[in-house]
Amino acid sequence: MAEQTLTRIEISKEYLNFSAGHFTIFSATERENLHGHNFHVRCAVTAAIGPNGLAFDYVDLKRVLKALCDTFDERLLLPELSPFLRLERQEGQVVVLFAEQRMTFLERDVLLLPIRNVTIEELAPLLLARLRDRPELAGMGFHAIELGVSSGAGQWAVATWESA
Ligand SMILES: Nc1nc2c(c(=O)[nH]1)N=C([C@H](O)[C@H](O)COP(=O)(O)OP(=O)(O)OP(=O)(O)O)CN2
Repeated sequence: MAEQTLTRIEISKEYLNFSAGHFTIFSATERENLHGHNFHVRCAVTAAIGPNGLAFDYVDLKRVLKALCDTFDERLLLPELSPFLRLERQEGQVVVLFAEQRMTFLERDVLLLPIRNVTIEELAPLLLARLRDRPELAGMGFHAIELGVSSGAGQWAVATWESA
């Protein structure tokens, strides 16, 4: 098999962001107040450079990353797998029970996520898994993917995947 030259293409665009509400849960009784961030997403893909000097069209990757960001934008993000939170859907509303507190939101304003806490270290692997599930990127022969999520300048969590 001809020797492959690998490259690592990094995508870090200002428009790869989503504005979302959340609160970080620290224990069964301690959490932050509800607030929001402008979260940012960045991605790096390792792939082989083809015979015509192209690894893959990174425009396809940027489109998928933007679409993923858009699904989280302008929502209150709630963790479905938190050991300390109970979520109930009632007549078009989502009821959030934490310790002795009860919060109610309209379903249209919230996004329930299969994670344990709305932290950057939980959001990064979730977004990476959803990126890998996207059919637009199937068959692109990626060797590795790194996906970072930031809740503010200078603080990132990065999730990684490598092909077997
Ligand atoms: N390990 C983690 N710790 C914390 C997370 C997290 O995702 N993972 N998140 C938070 C909260 O989101 C908190 O609201 C972050 O606040 P802060 O760091 O102050 O965000 P800023 O962008 O305002 O940062 P500045 O340094 O103040 O500019 C807490 N912990």
